[in-house]
Amino acid sequence: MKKVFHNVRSVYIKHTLLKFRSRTIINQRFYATTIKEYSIPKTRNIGIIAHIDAGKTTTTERMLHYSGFTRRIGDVDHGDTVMDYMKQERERGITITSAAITFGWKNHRINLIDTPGHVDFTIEVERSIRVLDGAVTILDGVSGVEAQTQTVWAQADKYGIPRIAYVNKMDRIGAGFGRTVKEMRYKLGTRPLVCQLPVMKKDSIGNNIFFGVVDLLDMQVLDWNNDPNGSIINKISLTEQYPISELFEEAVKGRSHLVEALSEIDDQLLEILLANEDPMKVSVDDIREALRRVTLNGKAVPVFCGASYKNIGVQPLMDAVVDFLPSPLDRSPPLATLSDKIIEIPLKEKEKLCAFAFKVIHDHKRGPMVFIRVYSGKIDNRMTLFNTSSRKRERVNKLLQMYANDVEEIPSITAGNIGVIVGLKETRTGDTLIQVNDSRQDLKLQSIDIPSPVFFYAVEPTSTSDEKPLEEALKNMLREDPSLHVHVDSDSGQTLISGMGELHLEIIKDRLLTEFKVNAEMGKMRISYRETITVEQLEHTCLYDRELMGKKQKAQVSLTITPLSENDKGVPEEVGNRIEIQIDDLNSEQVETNNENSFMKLNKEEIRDTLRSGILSALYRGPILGFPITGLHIKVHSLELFGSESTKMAIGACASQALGEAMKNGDPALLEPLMDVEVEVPEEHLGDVLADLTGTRRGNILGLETSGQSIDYDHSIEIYAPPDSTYTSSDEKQGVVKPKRIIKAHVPLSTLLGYSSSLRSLTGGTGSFNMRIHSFGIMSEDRAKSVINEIRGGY
Ligand SMILES: Nc1nc2c(ncn2[C@@H]2O[C@H](COP(=O)(O)OP(=O)(O)OP(=O)(O)O)[C@@H](O)[C@H]2O)c(=O)[nH]1
Repeated sequence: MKKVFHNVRSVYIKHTLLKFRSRTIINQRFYATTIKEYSIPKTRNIGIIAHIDAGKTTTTERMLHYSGFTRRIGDVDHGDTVMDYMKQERERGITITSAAITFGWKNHRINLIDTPGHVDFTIEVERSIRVLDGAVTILDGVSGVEAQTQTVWAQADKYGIPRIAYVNKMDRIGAGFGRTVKEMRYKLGTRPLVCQLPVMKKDSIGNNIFFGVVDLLDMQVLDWNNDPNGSIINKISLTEQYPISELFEEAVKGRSHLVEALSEIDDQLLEILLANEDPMKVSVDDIREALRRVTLNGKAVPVFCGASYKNIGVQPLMDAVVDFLPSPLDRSPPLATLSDKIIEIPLKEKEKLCAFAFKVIHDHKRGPMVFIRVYSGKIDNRMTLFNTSSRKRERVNKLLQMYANDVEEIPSITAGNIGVIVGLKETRTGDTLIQVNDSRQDLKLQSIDIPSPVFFYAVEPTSTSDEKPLEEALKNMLREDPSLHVHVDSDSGQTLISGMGELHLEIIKDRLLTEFKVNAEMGKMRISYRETITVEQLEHTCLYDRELMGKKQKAQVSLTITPLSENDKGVPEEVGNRIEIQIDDLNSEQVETNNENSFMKLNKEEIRDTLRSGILSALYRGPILGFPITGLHIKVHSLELFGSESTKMAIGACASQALGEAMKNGDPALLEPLMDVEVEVPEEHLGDVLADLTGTRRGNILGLETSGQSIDYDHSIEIYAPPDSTYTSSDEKQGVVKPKRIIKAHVPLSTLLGYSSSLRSLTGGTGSFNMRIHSFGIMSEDRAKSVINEIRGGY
């Protein structure tokens, strides 16, 4: 068996090397090193998360190089990175899809996911964080903590993911390590623990050049200056005399602060400090162990720095991943529901299988590739699995280890690991997979929150022969991207594609035309509105009684609809609604249905699913303009069945009709997306920008802050942030950045189209802004009228 596997590998390696000749060169010997089985404690499943352009891909490419994966470093600006492999990513220099890669470092196996920073691709971050055990947050040393960093930080908080931070771009004029550390405290509400200090020196014309860091644990200067490739690190012990006393003093201060801050939150280190009396006498191992404990329990975040583009600082960051981020065993077991009870899934290879599908991509040659995280048990090649969401059996054709766009066949995926299954046709993102003979057939791991789409356009095949390829391409893209929605408008017959933002939909359009080679025309990009009811409660009973193809179809459904309450808001299911099916008193023995001409009994679970799908189909089409319905709690509280006339079809259609009829009686209203907007502007432009936001843009100002100051954090926790000045023999400062004002507001999305160019002209190019969906707000009557007129005027 082993021999066969070896052969497969050598064929694969040959193929890969041929393919990569023109790209970043992958090291041939690499596969032999990563395939090695590492135990679970020596596994790290980590993500790289940050604001757009902070340097996630640049840093990951260095990690791949230093670990031996690539022989040459890939460069975002040259479009030859391993991680950003999609055509659109290379052309635009941005990450669009999260890429997974496995490499070895210091006898550990690192499964890494590089995530996109742009807000339109937030689902990629969400689904990656859902399956990861730890994350590296990269911060831009010049821009500090930016808006999207706050968003991804909150996503990581939601899943309780331990983090380390890396302040990148320390080579750039205006970089401020201390300032960024302070911002982490008040913008992210965390306790940053400074583990390194940046070190600069003067070049021949007097500019400060960042060349390395001081490691505060080892009290060493790490100098990358002599090797442009960054592979050789010159390590110099820091002593009172060498290299300069000022640096030594700051390092002593930094180390003492680190040990004291750790002993405040870690009793074991407190005891060691009390026994040693002097923070400088506490051993490196003791500090390292304490740092690991406080990172794992989320009490603090170790902070490192570097300039990945200049190949400085990456190897110590990789050491920190191994030293401080959790192995799968360090995390609490994930929760799942089983027969409406919450249970834990213990991480053991000998346990029954439980795996989670977190991503599906469509590969033109291999078909759907399902990315999974195995939480317990093991998946073997050729195994048949049971999908508890689709309730279907599916057979594994191949198991793969991902190397960004390249793969290696593997015989199994064991508990604690991430891998890819080829052969599953029905599995979607968020599904749970178990063994076929497992009795826990309704076991479901906590799924992923799918954000609401806010833009859409109509797509028309150019000719009838393009209809099928378009349908096929959309089906594939829908499986890949849960934040993409496709809906056929029953009035106009048009196919409407909705997504997270203008960039998201632009990429979809681009992929349809170039990757799937579909001849289609796209309509104007429009805002995706929503519909809801404005009455407090609605009750409705619907009798479905029809004859279809010579057979009577009959069922009766009663439901209650109420607007979602604050308590319900955490658990919306589909397009922002909560569906509850209360049919416990139903005697399912009486249910018979005609399935493919033979009578069979439907069990309660199947009836629930049928009712749910009926309601879901009606939720996609509101009564005013056919926009999705949102913000409702829909409770089916009775179902009446009429023997064999109550077929599965009758039950689903009745539920759908019941909701449609009820909505019309509920004073329906139109909702529009309201965005959480943060605009950063120099003080002199504040007035103009505020007037513009509150005027025609109908913005509601929530607050004003000055970058570098904030009020909403706990002042009682002191943090050490080294001065932003350099640690050279002179005390000359780097370029000083003037603080800006930050406006926080809720603004309707419809008024923000083209805002970047307006802001540019209002601020002479000095302003920047960020937005993400906050909620859907009810439109005023006048606004609703004008939207209805505009849309009825035609797409
Ligand atoms: N000066 C300098 N530039 C850097 C550094 N790291 C990254 N860059 C540049 O910053 C830009 C963005 O880098 P990326 O690595 O693509 O950033 P990212 O966070 O992966 O971006 P997205 O995935 O699109 O969000 C590129 O032009 C890089 O060359 C650094 O340490 N110093």
